[in-house]
Amino acid sequence: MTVPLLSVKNLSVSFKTRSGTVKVLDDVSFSLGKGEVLGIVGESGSGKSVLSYALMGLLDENAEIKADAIEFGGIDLAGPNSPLASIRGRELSMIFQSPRTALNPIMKAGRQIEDVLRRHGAVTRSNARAAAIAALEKVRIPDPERRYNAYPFELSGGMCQRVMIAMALSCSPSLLIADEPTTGLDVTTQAVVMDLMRDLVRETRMSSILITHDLALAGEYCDRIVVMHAGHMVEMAPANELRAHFAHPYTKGLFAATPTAHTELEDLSSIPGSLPDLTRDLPSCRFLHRCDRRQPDCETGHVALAPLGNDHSVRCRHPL
Ligand SMILES: Nc1ncnc2c1ncn2[C@@H]1O[C@H](COP(=O)(O)OP(=O)(O)OP(=O)(O)O)[C@@H](O)[C@H]1O
Repeated sequence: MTVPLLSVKNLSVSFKTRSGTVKVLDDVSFSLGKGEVLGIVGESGSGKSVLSYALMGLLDENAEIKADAIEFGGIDLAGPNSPLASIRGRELSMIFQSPRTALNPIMKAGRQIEDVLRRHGAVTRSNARAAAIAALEKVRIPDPERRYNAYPFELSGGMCQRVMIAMALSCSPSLLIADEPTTGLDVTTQAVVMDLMRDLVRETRMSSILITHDLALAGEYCDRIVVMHAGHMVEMAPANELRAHFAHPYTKGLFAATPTAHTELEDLSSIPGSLPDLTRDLPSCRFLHRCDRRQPDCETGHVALAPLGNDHSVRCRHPL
């Protein structure tokens, strides 16, 4: 990889709650190249959304964030003088789950795009409407002039997500984070939305992070995949390499639980056990109690993410 657009080193996030400190992310480090699409995959509760909110600076006030570095385009986002608030939405943009709830229900779709463009000084009052219509056209919304005047309740779920994409891309960001962008959409619309995002990302050479629980979706649309379990990165590899040579027992379990065009229902298996309680003292390997390859030495010392070769790394003392 040439100079990365984003470089995250030793990021950890915990939340202070009444029932104790929830240690959600620990020792998260990765880089993202220009034009690269990185998938972050893991089951519900593994910390994917917290990671994206941490990068966007959108975590709740009870969050405590520590990082050796979060560098974006050569700018330090982790330090006390972070310019994150001023570049969010312009250089760094995000698409959230459930587009219908993310949009303002009482504002016309086109006006919501105009608002984003004007907030970031990308247009003047007189050309804002034309720019918003052009943004709707870019995300292939038919009859964009008419759709400009539609309220979210008048649009289908897929159409609302396209409006969200139009808003996110309207200021030509360098990095797009898409958090489960197709949740709640039917499979056909899911494919249309994903293909649209892929085309736009390629056209603009924008970097993107796709957050999903769906390993097959990540395999299809991402260059590289990070597998997360209970706030740890347990494996990271190029998508093809991961599919052919997964090394962490959790990744193996995720593949076995992921349907493909050729799997029968009885071929699918679930991963035993559940995520550990993140308020307790945690072992260095947070997968320990669910793992059928566990050995006595897995319980001692620090298990770090270690290189396996081919841009592939794994956090496991006894990889496959
Ligand atoms: N504000 C908060 N206070 C306390 N705990 C939180 C807070 N926000 C998130 N968490 C906890 O962080 C953990 C990770 O949550 P997160 O939403 O990142 O998971 P996820 O992998 O994105 O799951 P999903 O796919 O369901 O969205 C969960 O245990 C969650 O309860």
